[in-house]
Amino acid sequence: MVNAMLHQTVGTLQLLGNFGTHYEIRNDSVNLIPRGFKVEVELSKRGIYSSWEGKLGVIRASASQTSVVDPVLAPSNNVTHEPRTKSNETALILIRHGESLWNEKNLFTGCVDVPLTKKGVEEAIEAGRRISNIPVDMIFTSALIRAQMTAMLAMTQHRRKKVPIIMHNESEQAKAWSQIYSEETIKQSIPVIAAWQLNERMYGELQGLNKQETADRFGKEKVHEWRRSYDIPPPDGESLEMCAQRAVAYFKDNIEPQLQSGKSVMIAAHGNSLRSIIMYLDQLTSQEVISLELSTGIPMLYIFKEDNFIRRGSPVAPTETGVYAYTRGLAQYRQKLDEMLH
Ligand SMILES: O=C(O)[C@@H](CO)OP(=O)(O)O
Repeated sequence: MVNAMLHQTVGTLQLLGNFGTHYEIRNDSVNLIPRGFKVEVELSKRGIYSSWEGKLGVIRASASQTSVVDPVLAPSNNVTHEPRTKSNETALILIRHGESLWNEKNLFTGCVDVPLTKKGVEEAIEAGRRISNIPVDMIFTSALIRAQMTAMLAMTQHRRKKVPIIMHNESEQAKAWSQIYSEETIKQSIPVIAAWQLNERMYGELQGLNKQETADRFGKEKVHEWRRSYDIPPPDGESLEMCAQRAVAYFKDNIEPQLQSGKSVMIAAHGNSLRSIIMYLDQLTSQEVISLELSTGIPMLYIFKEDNFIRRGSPVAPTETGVYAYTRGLAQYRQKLDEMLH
């Protein structure tokens, strides 16, 4: 069964992800995309495509240019008041999860799936206030509950009031059973993709151990080396370098294309998976990343423009204005939100 509408106009193929099975075109092949997103492909030659095969089929077309358009923001859409940033820049927000129950107990956590404390919940809500005027079209989280709680709690504060919805693409049945049957409802949703590649670095045999007791037992220097060196893994665990390999690869393959296609993205993840992504964004050396520390629940803002990441916020300042230097596009988005909501 083909669950997509296919329109042909001169030189353009348009696929509208419809009611649950959705497609993305990259290098001429069709992959899953979050529901509700429209994909347009400019064909390099008129009529070059020949077939549409059902399920996750392949369009045999030579695409000269592709773009993914949020239907709410598409020019053809009747919704004229939707705020948006200038089309040539998108926002990237990184949030380390709020305090977890094991942060509070000072235990090595890694990939153990521990929820937030009450303080962590409050930090996530506060983080949400700080980004409440910044566009979010898509959310990526790790597979761990502390990052997912943080993303969801933060979004309760967003002024645009779209509903974050976790995508369940793990099986055909999960996909089928989580379909939404209203285009309008889809437009008012934000897809949330949970990816294990964004998980905290796996801490091996240190997971569950108390950080202070481990330092007393193995020595402060050894434990510091395990925690903050770039390429020395803790016993049976991942070094930051190993964590970076999977987290940065995921970022490049799955998140950067979304930014390039005009979507603003929020990532809720962990101290070390985010340190490795920041190492890539800020082009830090393996020496420089060692001294990079991230606080829980502080959102960091980047602008993606002309294939560059420009850091717009310091992780330490306590207020929204202290944290972010707004671009003109962000200021306009904020103003439009004001107009829309008052
Ligand atoms: O325990 C962990 O998983 C991490 C993050 O809390 O600890 P560290 O500060 O050593 O990176």
